[in-house]
Parts: sequence; C-alpha cells; structure tokens
Amino acid sequence: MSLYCGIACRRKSFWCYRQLSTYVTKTRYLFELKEDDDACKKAQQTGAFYLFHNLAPLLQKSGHQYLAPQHSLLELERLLGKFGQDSQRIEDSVLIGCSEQQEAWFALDLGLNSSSSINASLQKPEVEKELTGSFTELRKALYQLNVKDASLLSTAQALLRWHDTHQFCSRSGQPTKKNMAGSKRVCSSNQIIYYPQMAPVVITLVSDGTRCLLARQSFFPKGMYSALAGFCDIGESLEETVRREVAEEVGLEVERLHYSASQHWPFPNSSLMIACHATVKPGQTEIRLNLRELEAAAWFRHDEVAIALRRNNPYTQQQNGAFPFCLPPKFAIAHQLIKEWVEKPIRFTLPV
Ligand SMILES: NC(=O)c1ccc[n+]([C@@H]2O[C@H](COP(=O)([O-])OP(=O)(O)OC[C@H]3O[C@@H](n4cnc5c(N)ncnc54)[C@H](O)[C@@H]3O)[C@@H](O)[C@H]2O)c1
Ligand SMILES: [Mg+2]
Repeated sequence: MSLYCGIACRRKSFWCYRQLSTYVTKTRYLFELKEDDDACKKAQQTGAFYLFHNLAPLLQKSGHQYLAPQHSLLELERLLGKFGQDSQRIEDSVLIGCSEQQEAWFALDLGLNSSSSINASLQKPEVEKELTGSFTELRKALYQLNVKDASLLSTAQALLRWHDTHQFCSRSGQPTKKNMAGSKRVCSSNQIIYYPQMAPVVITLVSDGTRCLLARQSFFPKGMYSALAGFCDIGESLEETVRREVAEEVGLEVERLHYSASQHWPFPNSSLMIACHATVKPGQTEIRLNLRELEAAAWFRHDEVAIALRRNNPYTQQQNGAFPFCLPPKFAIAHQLIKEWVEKPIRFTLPV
C-alpha cells in the first residue's frame, strides 16, 4: 500500500490516482463509474460479468465448493447472439465492484424481463448447457461459496432485485431509467431519483452469562437455530429495537448491550444486519415464546455451541440426522456473532 496522498486533482480521468493507496484508488474508481455513464460503459469492455437467471447466480461445482465464473463482454455478446438477443441487453447489468487492478465487475440477469430489449428472457436449461454451470438458489449455495464470492453475489442479487422491483416511479407511475452502473434510477417525468435501499435489522445474541439463547423460525432449514433478529420500527434507536425484539419474541428483558459488527443481507429483500451481544437480568431466564414469530427457542451451553461451530457444513450433516442442531453458514453474521461468543468474553458497554 502506498501512502495516502489526500490530494485529489482532476486530470484526464475524474480523479488523479497517483500516490493514493490501493483501497482509495479502487474506491475513487468505483465512484467515477457510478457518476459517469460513459466511463462505466468503457469499463464494461475490459470488465467481468457474473450471470444470474431469475436472481439465481450461475455457479460451477468444484468438489464440495461452488465457484462463480466470470465472463468477458465478448463472451457475453457471443452468448446473447447465439440465443437471438441483441447486446443492448447488457445495459441492464449492474456494477458490483472491481479488482485491485481496476477490472470492473458487473452482474446481469438473463432470466428477468429486460427493460432495454424487446426480446423475452433466455431459457435457463439452454444457457446452463452452453455455459457448463447451473443457476443455483443463492441461499442454499451460501454454505459452499467462499466469503468473497458469497458477498459479491449477495450484493449483485440485492441490486438486481431492487432494479426489477423499482421500474416505475411511485409518484408519477411513469417508467424509471437506471444509470449505467445501476446505482440509481430516475423518473424522466419529474426527475425524482431513487437509490437502492436496505432495511435496518438488529440481530442479537442473548446470553445469561454461561448460556446463549438461540431460536428458529419454521422456514429455517431443518434443525437450524440462530440469534434473534428483527426489523427496526420507524423512530426507534438500535438499543430500543433490541430491547423490543427480545421482549416480543422470547419475553425477556435485556440488561446490557454490546455492538459487534454489521452486514448486508440480501434475503428476502436487502437488510443491513446490525449485530449485538446482550445479557438478561440474572435469574430472569424463563423463555416465553411468541409463536407468531418463532417455532422454538432454547438456552444452549457453551460446549454444545462450540461443537456445532466446528462442523464444516452443518446443513448437510443435520439432514443426515447426525447432530441435534446446526448453526447458520459461516458467511452469515449470526454465525460470526455466535463464534465471537464462544471464543472470547464480551465486554458489555451499553446499558439499555
Ligand atoms: N444474516 C444473518 O445472519 C441473519 C440471521 C437471522 C435473520 N436474518 C434476516 O433478518 C431479517 C429479519 O428477521 P425476522 O424475520 O426475524 O424479523 P422480525 O422479527 O421483525 O419479523 C418479521 C416481520 O416483521 C414485519 N416487518 C416490519 N418491518 C419490516 C420490513 N421492513 N420488511 C419486512 N418485514 C417487516 C413483517 O410483518 C414480518 O413478517 C430477515 O429478513 C432474515 O433474513 C439474517
Ligand atoms: Mg424475528
């Protein structure tokens, strides 16, 4: 990493990147691509594309892992040509990041109806055969993707879904148009700009000092338990949401709170997961389950949770009936929160 220069001068490109650290250079480059449609279109020529079909990413199996293949613009144009589509469709792609060498990464959904092309969506089996991969449900694939691909595909899916569901202005009813990068949509009749949104959600690992509280919803994979989660209501602080959600879902009063980390989560719509540890008042540990929200909740001992964490792919192992319960995938912040609780004592800072 070179020294952070702090001086941004305008030259040929939007920013002069000389002397900036790799991270700052990358960030400024992505900013430029979001602001400048021509620069973004140019970046597509040397960029890499991740393909989706109805929000399922194209993946290739390699042993027990899934890999997310990248395609060049040329390969994509050839593919669209083969299936009778014009390359105009590439304008539906969204920018999702770039490499340290400033190779821009894009995502394109070949299954959703395209706003920039009159042709219908591409048929999934034909495309899978052509690209020697399969469009796989992202939620299931998360267990077998590396963290970088999981994160990139989650961003891509969330952005593609947002564009698919925000094609009209909610004030005028007129179509909205995306910019080249897909970082916003604009209504041409009144110039209202729409930006992709995330709903804030708190996820809390409640502890009584020696045990932690895990719960499951009926749609979770069989045997999977996670920390308590809930959407922030309008007007609430993070602390108020934690206190309300824990009371609503398991009938307990949270005493102290410690912020841990945050994560974007694409399912079922974009959320910003804000992860916290919390304790309950000593002696007040009796769970009163809210059956409208949860199927089950229980206190788990440290050693039980530590064993569950060590399993490689709890989902598969649970299906075999070998273990009493399993935890969310490594990539999920719930997993990180539980791991943190198992590995080190938490210093509680915030009273609620
Ligand atoms: N990344 C992780 O580790 C992880 C772990 C657990 C849960 N989650 C996510 O957290 C989210 C919230 O958890 P939950 O379902 O227990 O929340 P919740 O306890 O608030 O219950 C969901 C209900 O809240 C209501 N609601 C209020 N505001 C809403 C909004 N903006 N969007 C949707 N519904 C809203 C709806 O009636 C919905 O049925 C879920 O989407 C889930 O995917 C992520
Ligand atoms: Mg909940």
